[in-house]
Amino acid sequence: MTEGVKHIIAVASGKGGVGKSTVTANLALAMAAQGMRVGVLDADIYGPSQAQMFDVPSDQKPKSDDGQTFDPVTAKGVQLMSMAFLVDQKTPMIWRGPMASGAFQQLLNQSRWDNLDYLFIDMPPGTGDIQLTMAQKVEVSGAVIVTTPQDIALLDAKRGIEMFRQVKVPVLGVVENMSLHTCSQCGHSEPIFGEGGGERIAKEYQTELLGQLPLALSIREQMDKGHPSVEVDPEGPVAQVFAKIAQKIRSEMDNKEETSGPSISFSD
Ligand SMILES: Nc1ncnc2c1ncn2[C@@H]1O[C@H](COP(=O)(O)OP(=O)(O)OP(=O)(O)O)[C@@H](O)[C@H]1O
Repeated sequence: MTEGVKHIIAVASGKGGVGKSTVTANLALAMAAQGMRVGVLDADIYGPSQAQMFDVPSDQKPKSDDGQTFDPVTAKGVQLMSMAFLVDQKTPMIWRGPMASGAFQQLLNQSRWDNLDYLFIDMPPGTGDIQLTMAQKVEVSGAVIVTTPQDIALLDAKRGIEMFRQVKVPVLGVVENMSLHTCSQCGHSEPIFGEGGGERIAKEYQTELLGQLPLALSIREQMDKGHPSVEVDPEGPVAQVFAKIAQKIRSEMDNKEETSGPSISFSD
């Protein structure tokens, strides 16, 4: 097990741009608001965005006293490590598989996580070799799959679920993002990307629809400014969805702890 961390939760999506990083940041803050000690590891090598979402100044980097380990950056009460801390933001990241998983392991294991209940990993989008290796390298307690409701995203989300099953990581459920759009002018709501997709996929794979989030201008605007919705409006409808998802994950992990009992493990 990664030192200093109780539960590792991977947040993944089969397809890019569905809001995986947005969900990770808000979920982490919702979990922290429930009194949990929370960390975020931004492993999205193609577009690490957590530092921006947590409003970390670009010159702030994790400190290392011994040249071997790093102290994560603390922002909004959350311990944060990111691939972006290792490389220049403007450098295009062309990673080969072994390089990416090496850097990922280094970030995970050489970080001095301070007594975390939950560490959320913002995974790179997709289900290729890099994602598979990452999922295998870490003792992930559960995975959350983020999808939008349209067919193409759902197809990719299915691949995501199958990937985690292949490496024996329990899929905790699906978060359907950008479900319904409510016009900020007239208040009319419509399902731009279709309806019922998250529900269908959850049923098909005997997992849970953890929550549905609207497609809302405010979510995008708040995020771009480095202030996720859960921080800006902690009692609002979006924050409530995240609070429920956090609750569900916690009770799932509590159950797991109760049923697993004492175990003996051997390692070399
Ligand atoms: N529910 C939402 N309503 C409106 N905008 C959203 C919503 N969710 C995410 N966005 C916006 O969509 C864009 C993509 O979101 P985000 O970066 O979280 O996606 P991602 O799946 O992590 O993408 P990537 O593939 O780059 O990792 C961002 O500008 C974000 O603010």
